[in-house]
Amino acid sequence: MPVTGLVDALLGTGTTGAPRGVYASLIREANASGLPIVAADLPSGLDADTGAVHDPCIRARVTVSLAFLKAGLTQYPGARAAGDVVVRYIGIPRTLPPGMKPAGTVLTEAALSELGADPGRRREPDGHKGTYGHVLLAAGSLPMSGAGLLAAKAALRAGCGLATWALPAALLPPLLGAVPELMLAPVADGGSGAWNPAAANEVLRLLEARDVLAVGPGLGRFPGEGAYLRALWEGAARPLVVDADALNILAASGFAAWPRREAATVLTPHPGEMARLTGLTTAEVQRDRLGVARGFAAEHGVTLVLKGARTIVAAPDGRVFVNVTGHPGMATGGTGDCLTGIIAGLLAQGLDAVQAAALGVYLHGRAGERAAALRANPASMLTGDILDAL
Ligand SMILES: NC(=O)C1=CN([C@@H]2O[C@H](COP(=O)(O)OP(=O)(O)OC[C@H]3O[C@@H](n4cnc5c(N)ncnc54)[C@H](OP(=O)(O)O)[C@@H]3O)[C@@H](O)[C@H]2O)[C@@H](O)CC1
Ligand SMILES: Nc1ncnc2c1ncn2[C@@H]1O[C@H](COP(=O)(O)OP(=O)(O)O)[C@@H](O)[C@H]1O
Repeated sequence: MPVTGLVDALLGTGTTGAPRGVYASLIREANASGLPIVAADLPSGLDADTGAVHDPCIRARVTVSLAFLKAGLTQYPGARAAGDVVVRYIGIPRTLPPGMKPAGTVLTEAALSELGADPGRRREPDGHKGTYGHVLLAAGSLPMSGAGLLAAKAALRAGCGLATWALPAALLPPLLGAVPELMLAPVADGGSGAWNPAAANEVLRLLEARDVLAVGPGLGRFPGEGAYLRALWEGAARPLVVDADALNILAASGFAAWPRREAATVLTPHPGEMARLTGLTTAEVQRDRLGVARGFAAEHGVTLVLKGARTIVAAPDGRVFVNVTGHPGMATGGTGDCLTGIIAGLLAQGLDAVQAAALGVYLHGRAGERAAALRANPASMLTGDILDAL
């Protein structure tokens, strides 16, 4: 009878380092056979914790993860080596022994509901715009006003009642009416279209009558940027979302030098920004995304959103969530700015930092999937398509 497929059950979660000897030969032979491979628990050669792929590593068509989803199957490049992943129970108790914590929770609708973040975003029948909070965004600068616009529009699409965008005054004229639902608060910029440290006082004054502050998209770098951000970081008694250039400003003076904030703080770095925050290289961040995110959030008492395919949300208390929604078409300018607005919009509605970050990355990814499906080719997707799909 001809052989039509292979089952890989060579190596499991307990192995360390690259497969050696006869294991390495068998893995190479299996891959070279061209036959579809079903991996039991995880492909041999894959690091179960990080998703790192050793040489050699089984390239599976399907992986049947036993009892629990192994973290390494959710992260690239491991996710690619695993193929389609299913979890099957084989009699192992579904509850972890005391003292053992899951490496991460996949953000399904059920997991979000359990977290208290309603993926249906139901509205109260008697709700009004005041019920759903007011976002203040400090973002944009002359070459990057689009980043601010995308973030502000995303906050509204996330369902906050009102959104105000504080922006350098020179940006105002061309933006008037761009998003009529949005309020614009020009701050003095001496006609430069850039931010300056004194503008922080104006942002803080605006924040008194608003529920959450998001800072960073398209902010640019400018003289006195450290003093500007420090004033917001220390002065904002409301939840704060920090993204893009504001993360680079945090990193510039060493993140350890920034005091802990009392109010909730969500940082949303992509791997390049995470590298700047931690002093690691981008490759080092990517090699152990779960570990790096978990360690940083716990050490600094922030909610950390480490973006990229399979975004991770790490809570200050050690919990880690993995988002599996999204589409490669989202690899286009402005999609991160859009996520910042979504998370801020959810915070304004009263979700806590972890709920807002978890639901935010989930909805952002779902919208990306829908936007991709609507285009003739997902490579043509723009961030505006994601906003329209929210
Ligand atoms: N329309 C507008 O106004 C727009 C304005 N924008 C604004 O531009 C400002 C600068 O922000 P930015 O993110 O473009 O620059 P930057 O921080 O140097 O990061 C780039 C480097 O990071 C890395 N990297 C990123 N992702 C990675 C991944 N998944 N996996 C691995 N690596 C990854 C990667 O590094 P590499 O691999 O090349 O070493 C990449 O080259 C900011 O204010 C933003 O809001 C943009 O939003 C666009 C639309
Ligand atoms: N291949 C992918 N699969 C899923 N999501 C992706 C993919 N590539 C990018 N994204 C998402 O798109 C967003 C990109 O954010 P970022 O790099 O900050 O972009 P920008 O700075 O242009 O706004 C992140 O939320 C990221 O998770």
